[in-house]
Amino acid sequence: MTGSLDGMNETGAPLVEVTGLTKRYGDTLAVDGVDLTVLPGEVYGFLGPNGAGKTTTLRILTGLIAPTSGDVRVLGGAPGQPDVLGRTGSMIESPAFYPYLSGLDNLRLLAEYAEVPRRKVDEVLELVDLADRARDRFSTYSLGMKQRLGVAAALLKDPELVILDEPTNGLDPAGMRDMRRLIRELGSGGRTVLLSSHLLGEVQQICDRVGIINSGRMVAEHNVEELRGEQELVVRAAPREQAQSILTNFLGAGAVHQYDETLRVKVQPEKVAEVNRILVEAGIAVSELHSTERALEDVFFELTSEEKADVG
Ligand SMILES: Nc1ncnc2c1ncn2[C@@H]1O[C@H](COP(=O)(O)OP(=O)(O)OP(=O)(O)O)[C@@H](O)[C@H]1O
Repeated sequence: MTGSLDGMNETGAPLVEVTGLTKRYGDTLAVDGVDLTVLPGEVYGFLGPNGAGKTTTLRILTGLIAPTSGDVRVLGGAPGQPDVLGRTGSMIESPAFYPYLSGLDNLRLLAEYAEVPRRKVDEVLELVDLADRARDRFSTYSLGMKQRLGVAAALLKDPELVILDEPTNGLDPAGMRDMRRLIRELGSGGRTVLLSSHLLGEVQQICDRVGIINSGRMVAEHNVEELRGEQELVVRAAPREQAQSILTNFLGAGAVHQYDETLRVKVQPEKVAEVNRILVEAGIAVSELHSTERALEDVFFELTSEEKADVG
């Protein structure tokens, strides 16, 4: 049933290509030289704290505001061009609907305006799991339902590219879970989704790639797995100082540091058994040894503090 909703790009060309994007509001440099590429079929997370420049960038991509400078291509054209708008669905900030009309009637109005066949309305309501409540007034919807109706509206034109600004913002945990599930579903159907978020765990859960923006500047663009970086080994051993010097000799000074009562060791996975062996052979008591992935959050703060250091 969702087959006709799959917005596939047959050429494999990036759907969004942004180079050197800058937006200035008076003295405020909201977006400062951002480069961004969104590939067909991916769920791309645009991650950054409040005020980082996410909404401004997404507003530019949807043609709502003009950039100060930079090159922006969306679906091969300029943002805001009628053809590009017709192939893009977006939800930027809170979606506006008539409160006294049902979700169904709100969407029917939009469908009429966009010259979309009525059957699409039922299709998208089904997709966002609102079919059961479609005849209730919009004003009776929970925030999560309102947001999902916003996504339904964005999907009406069967767009190739879906742009969602902070789609889970303000939702309760259940609402967040439903919205994330919906976005994953959209992504797995081959549709391309660009969303913004200030939640690291969220992009980790639903995105294929992530671009991190801070103070208007892109600090990294990677796939989520890469961003998590290498694994660290947690080693609890006694005597700790002796263990530390043995491992430092073995792996180099930069690879071993002390953290609380444990040692944190950067090591290739294939050397983990060897780490254990040389400690035990030296008579060290090893009571704990396991690997840990760096949280995306740690990576984020590392990257953004590097960025601050560069600027300062
Ligand atoms: N219309 C405007 N006029 C003046 N300054 C603005 C305007 N819109 C945004 N800004 C400023 O530009 C910067 C980036 O804002 P933007 O809304 O893009 O950030 P954001 O990452 O989306 O954050 P949030 O999640 O809080 O919306 C902020 O300093 C903001 O105050």
